Amino acid sequence: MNEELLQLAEAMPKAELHLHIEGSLEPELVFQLAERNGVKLAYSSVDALRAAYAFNNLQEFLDVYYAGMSVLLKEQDFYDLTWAYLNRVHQDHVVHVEIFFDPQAHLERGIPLDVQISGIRRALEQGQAELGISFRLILSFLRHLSEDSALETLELARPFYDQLDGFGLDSSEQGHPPEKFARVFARCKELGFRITVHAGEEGPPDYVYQALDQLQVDRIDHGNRSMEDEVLVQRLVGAGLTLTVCPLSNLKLCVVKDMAQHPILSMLKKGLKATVNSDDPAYFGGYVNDNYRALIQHLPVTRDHLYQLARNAFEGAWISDDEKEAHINELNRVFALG
Ligand SMILES: Nc1ncnc2[nH]cnc12
Ligand SMILES: [Zn+2]
Repeated sequence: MNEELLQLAEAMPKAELHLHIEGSLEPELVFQLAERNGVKLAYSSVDALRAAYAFNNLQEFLDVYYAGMSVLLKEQDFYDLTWAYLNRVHQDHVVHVEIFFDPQAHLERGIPLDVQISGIRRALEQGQAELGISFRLILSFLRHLSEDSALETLELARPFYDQLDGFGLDSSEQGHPPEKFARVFARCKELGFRITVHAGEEGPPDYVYQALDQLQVDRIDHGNRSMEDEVLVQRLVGAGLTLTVCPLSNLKLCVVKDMAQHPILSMLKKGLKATVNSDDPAYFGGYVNDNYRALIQHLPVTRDHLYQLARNAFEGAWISDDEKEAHINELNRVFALG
């Protein structure tokens, strides 16, 4: 394996644009929070829990993911979760994060929105002050629930609009197309928010078309199956739309058979603005640098690919042009040295 490339991937400044904060809940923290909150777990040890992280598809993962959240009850729990993630990615030279949270999964368990947002944001603000990691917070709707539930959640979030930067759509994709949420996202747009939705992870290219045509998305999360439709690829290229690709997630959820078949380099070759992200790092075997490492190990990644992937993330981030330029200058500096 190419040690030089690995070192460069590790050292380069990075933005992470596709991260579910609940998916960064490591088994050790599950047990710690379960004990603190008196929650009974179905697993006898950290190892037993980790052993359950074997999935054949998205739904098998989601069942474990929603069960894992049962330990998140208090503001401090959401803070601890987010703070652990930020400290972890600080080691990976991540300098900007745009993270999702799934409020409906917590509201269903009786956890108020202000508890969730306040804990997550307290850690994000501390991360900005102490670790120099800037952030955006994205409220993600659960697509297996109804559009009315999403609309209610959007209304419930009204007092917190100034603490949110955008809206997303995640959970079980097949059978829950973007068009199901057309009214919700039209409202989000009216309110002036940016939008990014999971599309083409397991769902067909048509779901990506719907995200573009019916939701007017600003980014696509995953987007892998766009590669099946050349017209769609050209449209995404023409629009310069960022794809937040998640290699280890794709492997663990059997979206790709093995890493050597991952489409990310073909995406770059076609001019798609692909980026590298961890999705749910506690469940999929690694954080951002682990994703880069897996790509370098199994695909003919070059220095130019690394640069393009890192640059795409800064360009696709929901930050000002001046901020993008500052990050890209720093990226250039690291590449000139390395
Ligand atoms: N990879 C993923 N796809 C859809 N919903 C998710 N929620 C958390 N991770 C997800
Ligand atoms: Zn995701």
